[in-house]
Amino acid sequence: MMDIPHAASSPDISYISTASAPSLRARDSTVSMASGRPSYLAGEEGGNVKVVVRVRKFLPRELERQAPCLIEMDPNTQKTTIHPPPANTLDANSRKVYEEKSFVFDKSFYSHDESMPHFAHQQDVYASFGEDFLDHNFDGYHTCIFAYGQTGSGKSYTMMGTKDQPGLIPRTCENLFQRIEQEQNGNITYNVHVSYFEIYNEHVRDLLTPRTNPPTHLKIRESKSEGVYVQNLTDSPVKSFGDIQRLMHMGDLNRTVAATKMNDTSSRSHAVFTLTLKQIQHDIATDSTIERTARMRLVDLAGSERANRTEATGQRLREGGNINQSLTTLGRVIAALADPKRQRPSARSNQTKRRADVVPYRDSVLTWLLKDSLGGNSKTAMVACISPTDYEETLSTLRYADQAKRIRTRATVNQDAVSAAERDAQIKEMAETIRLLQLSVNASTTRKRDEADRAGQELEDYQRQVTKMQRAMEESRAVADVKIRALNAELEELRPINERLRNEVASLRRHLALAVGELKNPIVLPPTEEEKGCDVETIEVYSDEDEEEESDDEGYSSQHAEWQADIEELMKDLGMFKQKVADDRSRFTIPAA
Ligand SMILES: Nc1ncnc2c1ncn2[C@@H]1O[C@H](COP(=O)(O)OP(=O)(O)OP(=O)(O)O)[C@@H](O)[C@H]1O
Repeated sequence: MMDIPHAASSPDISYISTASAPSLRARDSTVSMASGRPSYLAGEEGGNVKVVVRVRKFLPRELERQAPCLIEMDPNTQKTTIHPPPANTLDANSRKVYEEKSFVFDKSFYSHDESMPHFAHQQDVYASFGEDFLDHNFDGYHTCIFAYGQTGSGKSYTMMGTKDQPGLIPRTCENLFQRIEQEQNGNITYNVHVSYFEIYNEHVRDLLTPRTNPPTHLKIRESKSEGVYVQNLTDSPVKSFGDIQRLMHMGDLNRTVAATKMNDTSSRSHAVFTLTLKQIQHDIATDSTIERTARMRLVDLAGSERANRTEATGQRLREGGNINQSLTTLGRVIAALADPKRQRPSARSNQTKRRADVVPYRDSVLTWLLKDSLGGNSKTAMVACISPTDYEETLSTLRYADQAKRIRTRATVNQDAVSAAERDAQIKEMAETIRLLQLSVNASTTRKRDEADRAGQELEDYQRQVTKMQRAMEESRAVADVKIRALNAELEELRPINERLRNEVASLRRHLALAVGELKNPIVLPPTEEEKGCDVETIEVYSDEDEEEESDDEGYSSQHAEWQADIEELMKDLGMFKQKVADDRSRFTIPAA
């Protein structure tokens, strides 16, 4: 169990709803939701479960007994090797065989000795694949990351971490809101919901509601539209990382832990933390919305060791049995999914179909709830946590992880395009369903007792419909906000263009006024010498007086040249004005006078 900082802010309302969001099939997923990320075409993206392994530091008790480190990791090949324990540490009478074994994983995180250059910190683990998984969520894919390993191997440390060393869950949540904030002013609206439950002794308990005595166990249900879900599970809307921290803290306090021989704060349950991210993008031009819904499941499994290893008795032993039931079933599910015959696409015979049908999801609550994450519509990663000292348990975890590498899932972009009219119609239809259910619920109170079950069922349906309706209204409001934002943005864009046009019109008016004035009072030019038609003979008589006259003449001719130049300039201007007027006429189609 980890200590998570308490946040001050709190979510205003908590809806009681489902853990699973429905998978919306894409009708048009070519629209890129957020800038900078590629848009994906609709359809399946088959891929193997990503499997990483992480070895932790020595615990104080291991240091005390000077336990040897049996694990070696090669950062270049991602190979993890387990060495047999030194002979002097083995029971001489034991017939067990210890051999060196190597496995290659997508990543081998060496978090054992900090002095080694390939030491992996919490940030390295997140940066290596946590970030990618968040990218997948923004692209509309469901994801699941689950930590597997024996008690005390570092599952909670990897998933939740500590206050100073936060793990994958808090880092994912923080990064999620950082990204949302970066795109806050865009035309996308983001809705985030959080649920947190544990599976303890094959019962589901809501970790976001106060504990009750006797404990309240939630039912698991399956529907065509929503798949497998936990009925009446709290699904809280969150607006900030602080909101999530507060919920994580509350959930962790509610989680079932106990001291076992192998871990002082051993998680005795499987904890499932689920974030649902809904992105709504509104297209002003078509008045339609594109919705993407992605679910992130972050699962911290209970310790996988055999019960006798923890020297458990009574309650702990029963827990151990139930933990093992879930984990044994998980093992069988993984084995069935990893079966190479199941993977061959050509082998889609009846036999293969039957094989697919017999994946024993329903044999445990854990596998039933993780059905989609394990073999369906999800991108999934398994973090196998191992102790540096325990040969048998570590080898068993490595084998488990090695098998999981072969599982293929078929993730789909969960996107839907909804027109404004369709959205209105959906809300109307929901309102009608609610009205009918309300009538039915009211009538059922007067019915006989044996119908109580049906009445209860109807009441639940009614509550679910009301929640759905609330969500739809909330989304409609969000779409309206987006529309307002988009219109405001357009208005801001148009403002400078409008200003420019105003200035242009004003200057055209001035030109027009000048040109009209010019047309009304044309400038009359004095006739030139040639125009006068004079044939004057120039007599060149030179005298002293002439000298004076010459200078007068010179003055006159330079003045004349100046005057001529002015006139020519004016004529040019006039030509320009006339041209302008002609242009204006053709532009504004002023009828010819
Ligand atoms: N990589 C690591 N670096 C430092 N300390 C670690 C690391 N991994 C685990 N630890 C420490 O080891 C102890 C056991 O780890 P943790 O509680 O995460 O194990 P667990 O697998 O979740 O056990 P359980 O199944 O019993 O809940 C804790 O004190 C934890 O802080």
